Amino acid sequence: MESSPNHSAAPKVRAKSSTSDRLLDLRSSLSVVNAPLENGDSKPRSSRKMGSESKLSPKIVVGEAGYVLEDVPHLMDYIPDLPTYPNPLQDNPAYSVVKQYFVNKDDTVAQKIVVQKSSPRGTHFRRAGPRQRVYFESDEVRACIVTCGGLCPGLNTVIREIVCGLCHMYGITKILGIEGGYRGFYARNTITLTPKNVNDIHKRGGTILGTSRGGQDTSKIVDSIEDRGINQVYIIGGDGTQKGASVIFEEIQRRGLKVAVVGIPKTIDNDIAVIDKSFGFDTAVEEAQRAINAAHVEAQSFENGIGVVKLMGRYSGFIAMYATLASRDVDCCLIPESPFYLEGEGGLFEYIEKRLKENGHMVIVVAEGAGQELIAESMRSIDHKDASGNKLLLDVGLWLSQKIKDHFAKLQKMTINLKYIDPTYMIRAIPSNASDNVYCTLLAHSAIHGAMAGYTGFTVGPVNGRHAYIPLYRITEAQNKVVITDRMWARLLSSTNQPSFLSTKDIEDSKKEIEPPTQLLNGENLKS
Ligand SMILES: Nc1ncnc2c1ncn2[C@@H]1O[C@H](COP(=O)(O)OP(=O)(O)OP(=O)(O)O)[C@@H](O)[C@H]1O
Ligand SMILES: O=P(O)(O)OC[C@H]1O[C@](O)(CO)[C@@H](O)[C@@H]1O
Ligand SMILES: [Mg+2]
Repeated sequence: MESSPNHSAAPKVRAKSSTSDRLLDLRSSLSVVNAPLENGDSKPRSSRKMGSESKLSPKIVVGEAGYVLEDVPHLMDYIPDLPTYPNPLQDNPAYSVVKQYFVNKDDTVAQKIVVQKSSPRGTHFRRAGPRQRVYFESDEVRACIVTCGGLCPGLNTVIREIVCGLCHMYGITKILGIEGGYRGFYARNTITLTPKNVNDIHKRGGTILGTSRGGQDTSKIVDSIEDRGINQVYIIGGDGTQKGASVIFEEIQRRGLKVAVVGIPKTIDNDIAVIDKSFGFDTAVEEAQRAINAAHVEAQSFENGIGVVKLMGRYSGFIAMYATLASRDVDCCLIPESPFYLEGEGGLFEYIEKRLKENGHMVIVVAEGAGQELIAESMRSIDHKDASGNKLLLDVGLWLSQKIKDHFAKLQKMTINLKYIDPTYMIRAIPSNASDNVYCTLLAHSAIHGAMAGYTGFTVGPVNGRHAYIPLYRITEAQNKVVITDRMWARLLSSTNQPSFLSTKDIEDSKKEIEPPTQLLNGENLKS
């Protein structure tokens, strides 16, 4: 791929005024309010939860019967009188067959869909999709794409689909790839992206742009955006990346630039709040089956065989839980959300002995973030962090395997054969499967339509099956976690027959923990 020069002479549009005077285009029965207060606290939600990192106020619109729209920012919020243009899609032969192609500007997606007769209508997000009028002319757009954080199957598909979507739907051809994550904005050259040179990349794992963790200089990033004349920034990454996107958006807004900032949430762990599922997760669950199958074959072939498989999931055990449920060969699944213990009645060792006596072999799946307190107790651990400030984990798979071996060696009544498989990076590095590929296409298209419609400082994703534009703070303020008092975890316990490792008091306590603090946070997917 060619390298393009670092500077271009694209025009910059600056705000004439920075007042937030854009009237929301919703029904007149709706009213715009400041962020609702939580538990009597007088501070707006985003500024309190995100600490000093974000000064953005939520854009809340309230309607009848408890209807709340958590809206996303728009360029017109700080650049009044921007011209609009007819959406070029209306002349696109491929899309002309669609009966009602443009979404109604008032369409919103409900966060909570299980309701009772007297329930308030609750929180909604703006529906994603193409609008009749757009805020950019195709010739004017200079887009860029950056990938940050860890790898995830589907990164290349999202890149491909943004490039092809911009070009084929909107006739946009000036698209740059930023290399090596956030710092690449100012520390590296750019890559010119065209439908031709991204054509096959979805068949490859990783990201053709490269990625990184660790600190970046927001001012320098925005300088680079200005200098290169970029006016649409597509940022693909996890919670850390979306926090970075939020700060970049604020700086762009402060400078009054006509630049749309769009986050596309990525995490193989599926721990992003609000959205139904993150891309790459399906692929990871599917690929994990190969490791579990191998562990099962090994375990089955030896007397008292034990297969231990470690899967990714730093703070949440979704991959482990779904891979276990899908496999049916797993006898025990350990995740960060469900503390476990080794010794004594109801402990893991007792269960392993029982299972080996009953079945002659067993398979254990352990999420990498599980049992970290236990390991820290038994080893003198130091609190190490990576360049982005994420806690570096101790290897639970190795630790657990050794503990099991030591236990049975000490017991002397049973000889075990334990095989430990760590497929974590092999899973993360593969290309996305068919279903994730389609999902990545929808994410990319939603992102493009949102930017073209002038929305900014937002992220995209399906909420109850409908793609929506979600304020960045909703993605960064809480992580999605497996709720161990939920039916899905009960299904898992029932399928493996493993002990819950919980006392009645633990169960009561965890039920209290997930009680949503306010109506506003009462989302089906928010499990913080
Ligand atoms: N609070 C923050 N404010 C601004 N930038 C941040 C913040 N947290 C992380 N970042 C930046 O975002 C980028 C990616 O962050 P991080 O390494 O945490 O990965 P991530 O996006 O959370 O993805 P993963 O799912 O792999 O953890 C890094 O360049 C990091 O500096
Ligand atoms: O080795 P790295 O790049 O720090 O990434 C490991 C982490 O990244 C993740 O895959 C999230 O992207 C976690 O599951 C894992 O703990
Ligand atoms: Mg993260």
